Amino acid sequence: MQMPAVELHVHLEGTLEPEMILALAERNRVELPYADLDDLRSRYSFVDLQSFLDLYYANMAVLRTAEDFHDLTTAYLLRARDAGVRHAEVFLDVQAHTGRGIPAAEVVDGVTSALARSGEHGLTSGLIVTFLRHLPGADALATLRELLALDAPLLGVGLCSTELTSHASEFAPAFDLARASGLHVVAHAGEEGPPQNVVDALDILHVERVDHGVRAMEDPALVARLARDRVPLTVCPLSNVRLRVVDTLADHPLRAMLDAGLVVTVNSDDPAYFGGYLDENLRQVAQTLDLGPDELHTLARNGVEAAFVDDARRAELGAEVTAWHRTLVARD
Ligand SMILES: Nc1ncnc2[nH]cnc12
Ligand SMILES: [Zn+2]
Repeated sequence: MQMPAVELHVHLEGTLEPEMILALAERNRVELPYADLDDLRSRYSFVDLQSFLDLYYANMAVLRTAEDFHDLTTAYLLRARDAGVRHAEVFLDVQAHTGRGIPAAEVVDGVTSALARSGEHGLTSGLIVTFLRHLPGADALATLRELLALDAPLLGVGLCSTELTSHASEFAPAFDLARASGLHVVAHAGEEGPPQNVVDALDILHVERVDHGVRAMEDPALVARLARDRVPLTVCPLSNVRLRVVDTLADHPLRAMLDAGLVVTVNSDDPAYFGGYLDENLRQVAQTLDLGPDELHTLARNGVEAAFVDDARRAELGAEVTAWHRTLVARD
């Protein structure tokens, strides 16, 4: 029986499947530098985060209209539902689109009109706008001001892209405004960057969850702090393998993180690029790291605990997880 899951770390643009890239290129008459689908697929081999980001940003050229963003979002919701996802908090790199001349309102309208219909697909959802860390902090602040002026229905803000070229303090004004505006705050940290980036995300940006955070394991004092404060970490196992954060899935620290008492969740990150949606991430980690019903139960409960939902929805999600775990244990 499929685990009822919460997905807290998925970039909508990372759900842009190769077939959809070609279809949108045709619809929008965008010239692509690929001969065909096989040629495009042959580029999906990465040596690090930046080599992935280069392709990921380039492929966004096919996303031009609100309809494109709507279709992308709906396709994700349907795929997520098939993967067992009951609640999804999706990331959107608004600046990657406004930087290409697409108005923020066009992008956000397309995504939010699709998310508003999540219930028809059997799940709940929320939108987290992720600031791009390779751009100046002032751009993040301006983007947030524009989204607030548009009254965009946001759940929160995040921070992504390369961790290596800027300091968290650059983004403090945007994060301060986000928190003052009642938005939730998260940030990618400790993926390619050192444990200190996780500390900075906590101390400077005051994040409620850390995206990835796997390199926190290099710092025992930080692990103890994250466990004590029950700061959720949205871990993305297949992403970590494809971007060479770990050598193989067998080397992934997920089990060690659980054993250390960290509030770990499993997520897909950019599933169209990394070989699988949430169900595939769960299947492969369970098999490779030999996770049993108790560990899977903990992962499912952690997702419910870490979600930005109200008490009623948290109780519903929790009840689904409890019922699923009972069936799982009864079957064993
Ligand atoms: N894994 C990742 N790390 C940082 N930024 C990203 N943007 C999309 N995927 C990302
Ligand atoms: Zn990510």
